[in-house]
Amino acid sequence: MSTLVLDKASRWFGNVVAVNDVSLTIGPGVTGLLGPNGAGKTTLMAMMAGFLAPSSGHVTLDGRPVWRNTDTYRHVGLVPERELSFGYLTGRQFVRANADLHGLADPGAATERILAVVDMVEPAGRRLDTYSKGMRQRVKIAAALVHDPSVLLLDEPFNGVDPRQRMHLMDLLRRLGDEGRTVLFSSHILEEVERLARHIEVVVSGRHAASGDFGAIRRLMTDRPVQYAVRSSDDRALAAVLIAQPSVQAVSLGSDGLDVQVADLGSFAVGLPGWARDHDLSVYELSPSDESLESVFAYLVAR
Ligand SMILES: Nc1ncnc2c1ncn2[C@@H]1O[C@H](COP(=O)(O)OP(=O)(O)OP(=O)(O)O)[C@@H](O)[C@H]1O
Repeated sequence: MSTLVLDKASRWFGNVVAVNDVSLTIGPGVTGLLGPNGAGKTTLMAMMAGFLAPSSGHVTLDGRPVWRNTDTYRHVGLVPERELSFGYLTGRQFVRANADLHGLADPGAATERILAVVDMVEPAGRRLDTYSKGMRQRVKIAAALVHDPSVLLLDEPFNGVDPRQRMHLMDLLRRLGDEGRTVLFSSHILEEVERLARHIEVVVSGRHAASGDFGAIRRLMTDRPVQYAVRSSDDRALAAVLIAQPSVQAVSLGSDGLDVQVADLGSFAVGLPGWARDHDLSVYELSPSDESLESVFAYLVAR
């Protein structure tokens, strides 16, 4: 069982601050690292894996610094987002090369064992450039696990993977977490993280924005002010009804409907049909007008 701790860790590249004063603890089980593109997820993982020095602060694994500590590589496996560039190797040769690099006592046996774990024994004799995206991900995971590390870090492992293979990969990560490994995967998709992670860490613009189980993160994201576009049988009459609701902060009447600013997304969406019905009005359309993940994250950061 292993625990990774970041203590006020920052990393900058010239003027760009990729990771800004982040403190968090990642323990056994599956944790999701959620954040929009450019949030600093890759940089965080590279620091956790001992591939990048923090510019300030500390990253430790079970109390020992990971940077400049070769022991780290025995305990951590990293599955990078970038594609495999050795398409001419077979899956087996690729995993075996990693087993050899780790200097394992019996690299052949370790290779076969881990190919079975990721369910890639049968296609292991084929070249990597003939694999589907999901198969390439599984081989990358096998390569990262061949030395049996207690920590597995995966950068956007589900990107571009079809839904069936995604389920397969999720099962695999769940199993690895249940075995007591510390599994951290990054994603910019809340639903993906919710389905798999017991615990979620949210990063935005290099900062640690939130932390908790998916219920807590989901609540943070729904209990926030949002803008809705509403079209109804009588927009002016509906505007008068809505402005009387405590959860509605502002209503403006435009040529193609209402723009409604609400204090909390959950109660407005639940209440609207009833309020309209009570006044013999029909709602034709209700759509959030700023539902981008970036706006959700911006709210989390500004809290
Ligand atoms: N080697 C580098 N040199 C300069 N800037 C960098 C470097 N690596 C990362 N950055 C910058 O740091 C910020 C965070 O990048 P990072 O790749 O860690 O984010 P991310 O959350 O993984 O995003 P993505 O999902 O798009 O990869 C970005 O602004 C990026 O441009």
